Amino acid sequence: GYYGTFGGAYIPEMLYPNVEELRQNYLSIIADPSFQREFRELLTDYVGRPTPLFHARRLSETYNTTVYLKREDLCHTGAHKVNNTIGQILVAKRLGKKRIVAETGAGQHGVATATVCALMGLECIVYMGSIDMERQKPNVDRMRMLGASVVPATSGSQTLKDATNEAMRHWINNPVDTHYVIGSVVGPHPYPDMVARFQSVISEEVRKQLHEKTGQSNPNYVIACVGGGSNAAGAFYHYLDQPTVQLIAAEAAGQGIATGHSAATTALGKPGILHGSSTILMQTEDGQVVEPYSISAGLDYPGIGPMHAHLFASGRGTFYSITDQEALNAAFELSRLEGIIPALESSHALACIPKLKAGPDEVTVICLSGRGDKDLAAYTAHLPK
Ligand SMILES: Cc1ncc(COP(=O)(O)O)c(/C=N/[C@H](C(=O)O)[C@@H](O)C(C)C)c1O
Repeated sequence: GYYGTFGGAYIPEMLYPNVEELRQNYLSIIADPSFQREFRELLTDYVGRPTPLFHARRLSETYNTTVYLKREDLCHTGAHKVNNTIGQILVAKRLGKKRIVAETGAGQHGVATATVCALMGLECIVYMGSIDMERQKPNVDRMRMLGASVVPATSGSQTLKDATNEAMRHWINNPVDTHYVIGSVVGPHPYPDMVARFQSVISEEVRKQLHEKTGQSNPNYVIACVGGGSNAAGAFYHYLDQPTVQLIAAEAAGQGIATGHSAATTALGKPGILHGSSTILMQTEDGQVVEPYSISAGLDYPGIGPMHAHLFASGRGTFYSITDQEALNAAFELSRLEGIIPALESSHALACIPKLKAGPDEVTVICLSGRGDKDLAAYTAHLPK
């Protein structure tokens, strides 16, 4: 499970049996035709796939280029996260697991986990930083409505990395009947590969839809925001081997990369180990994880998936750092140009359009990872005069 020098499984000995069981079985389970049938049927009839590839005409005119939006915000639960939770929980069921534990920051992954657990009749425990529980309260309410128990992570900075630590601790203490559903392309192998495979339905659809609309399967650019990197992994997956397609990743600069309040991992980070994977992360001189900041809980993560660390190190990907204000401006712009309210996370991808300066005959696909309902408090607090 390597992406260049990144990836691997640097896990505590007590986690080894669980991760090894997953590593030994995930590929054969996913390849099983009956798994694929069940997975694809749920994506179609439950998630509502394929999601539209929408030609954003007014946005395109504004920037004198062609922009398509991949509408993952229209997935059931309001974000791409459910593509992964359906896949992982189907795998967990085949491994005989009865309980699901997860971590969440923006709460979208938590909702997507609670949703599929309700659908499949599994117990669901979601760890969430108490700070994130405040700023993404609508999603906490939804998880509880769906029958999940939401456990506040009170250690450390009480945000996502602490929720991840506490979810891993739960898994270590309940190894046999529990599966830990990681919400992004992070963590020890096989998680980054497994999550990327489930999210790859995004670019599988984009290739077909773009061909139907334009005669070309390849755009000039694909843009996606990167917290851990799962919606980006999905949007990039079937273009990784197409060198003419430029892969653009939007990270959260927060208040600015020089302010000490940022989550721009590739700009501020260095290689190290985070949550069981060799990757790039924001760390102090003695290797302690630096507290990140972003207005968006989904990008407020001190690391990045090993796949993206490799895309950065190899130059295959281009990384932009987008500030809170740039993301807010992009959210207002999309809402007023196209009548679509994007999640704060997705707004970081939208904010790359003015920086990219794509040409009039060029085509850009932007992965709109989620809808903005959960962010209305932040949006209304910053409404343009
Ligand atoms: C609407 C939306 N868009 C993008 C992201 C960033 O996650 P990735 O796609 O895995 O980089 C997120 C991340 N949400 C996670 C969550 O809901 O728990 C996040 O906070 C963590 C799993 C990283 C999101 O909610």
